[in-house]
Amino acid sequence: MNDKELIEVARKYREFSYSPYSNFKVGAAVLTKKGNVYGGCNVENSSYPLTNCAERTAIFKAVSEGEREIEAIALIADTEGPCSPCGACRQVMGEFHINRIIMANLKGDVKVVTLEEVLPFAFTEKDL
Ligand SMILES: O=c1ccn([C@H]2C[C@H](O)[C@@H](CO)O2)c(=O)[nH]1
Ligand SMILES: [Zn+2]
Repeated sequence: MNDKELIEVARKYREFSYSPYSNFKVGAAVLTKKGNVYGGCNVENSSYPLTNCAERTAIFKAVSEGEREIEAIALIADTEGPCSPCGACRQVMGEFHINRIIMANLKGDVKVVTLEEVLPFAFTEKDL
């Protein structure tokens, strides 16, 4: 699956967004090294900090299906520029060594970055 197709999966999952508090819908999709794809959306809660971002939903879906090796993650939202992942999601991406992050918006802007670029000096298992 190429980047454009992965973005389209993320776009589809964005529609499942449960975001009655922020009204900010986000979709994500991960591509595993086995070639499987898992989509996710943000899931909010009346206790706001319990909210799970779209990226972590997609990553946790993959991992809970036995996947460990993730090739890439795409995320999409209705943002001015390509949607950037939050710090918590960057840390979780680091845990599973996801190096290719495909940021997109509804208008079709796309920016591909590495984890190293968005999370320099990461705290990892090597620090323990
Ligand atoms: O990269 C991001 C940024 C924000 N959100 C969600 C969290 C919350 O539900 C809403 C507003 O922050 O968007 C994501 O899912 N991913
Ligand atoms: Zn996040």
